[in-house]
Amino acid sequence: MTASEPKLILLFSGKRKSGKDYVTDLIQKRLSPQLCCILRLSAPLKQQYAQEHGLDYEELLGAGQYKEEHRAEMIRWGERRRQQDPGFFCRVAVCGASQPVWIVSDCRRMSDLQWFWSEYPQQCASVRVEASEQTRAQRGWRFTAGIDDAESECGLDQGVDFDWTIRNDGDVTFLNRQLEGLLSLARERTLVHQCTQDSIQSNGL
Ligand SMILES: Nc1ncnc2c1ncn2[C@@H]1O[C@H](COP(=O)(O)OP(=O)(O)OP(=O)(O)O)[C@@H](O)[C@H]1O
Ligand SMILES: C[C@@](O)(CCOP(=O)(O)O)CC(=O)O
Repeated sequence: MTASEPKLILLFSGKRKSGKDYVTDLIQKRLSPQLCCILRLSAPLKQQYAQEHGLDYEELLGAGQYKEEHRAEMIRWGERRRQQDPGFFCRVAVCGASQPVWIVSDCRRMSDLQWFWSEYPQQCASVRVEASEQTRAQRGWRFTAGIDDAESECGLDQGVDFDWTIRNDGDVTFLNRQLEGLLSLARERTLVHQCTQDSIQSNGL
């Protein structure tokens, strides 16, 4: 069980180098880390994988080449774990999350969305981050068979009616404008939480 029930869960997905981490970091900065945490389904996966294979966990979390060199094997390793228990990484990722807004930055498979929809039917909104292949290539993406044509990258290409779609091709003004709706939704949902925190502070409790 988690420490407290979230008010809003933003389920992010998108192709490699579309900018999921960039966009979710931006939202967290706007909302503050007190109100909003970022949960990565791949974090417990990378942690266990790094431990078992003597790799650098921090490097696997980053956006560099090191992670890409290990991606194909990590995918296979994670898929074996998911076959036994599709919700495994979701359950570990939410453990201890206490903020009212959760951002899940890296949903990849229908089973990821289904787990959250079934555990938190009232709180979820799905968000797709999109960038052109040209933009993604400028950020270091190269098509790799076995990765870019497999479930890890294509599992949510069809069959999801996303609540929000964010284009992230590098225009900051446009990106900020697109985030306004999401930020308003998050602020609305956390209004009660904020008022309670303010009143706790002003009453010196
Ligand atoms: N709007 C943007 N402006 C400037 N740089 C950006 C923007 N979006 C993404 N980037 C940069 O592009 C690179 C890839 O972005 P990011 O790591 O967020 O993508 P991702 O979708 O999380 O990729 P992966 O699936 O490989 O983790 C990073 O170096 C990031 O800083
Ligand atoms: C192994 C894997 O978790 C890597 C994800 O890394 P990232 O979210 O692209 O930083 C992808 C997957 O689970 O299919």
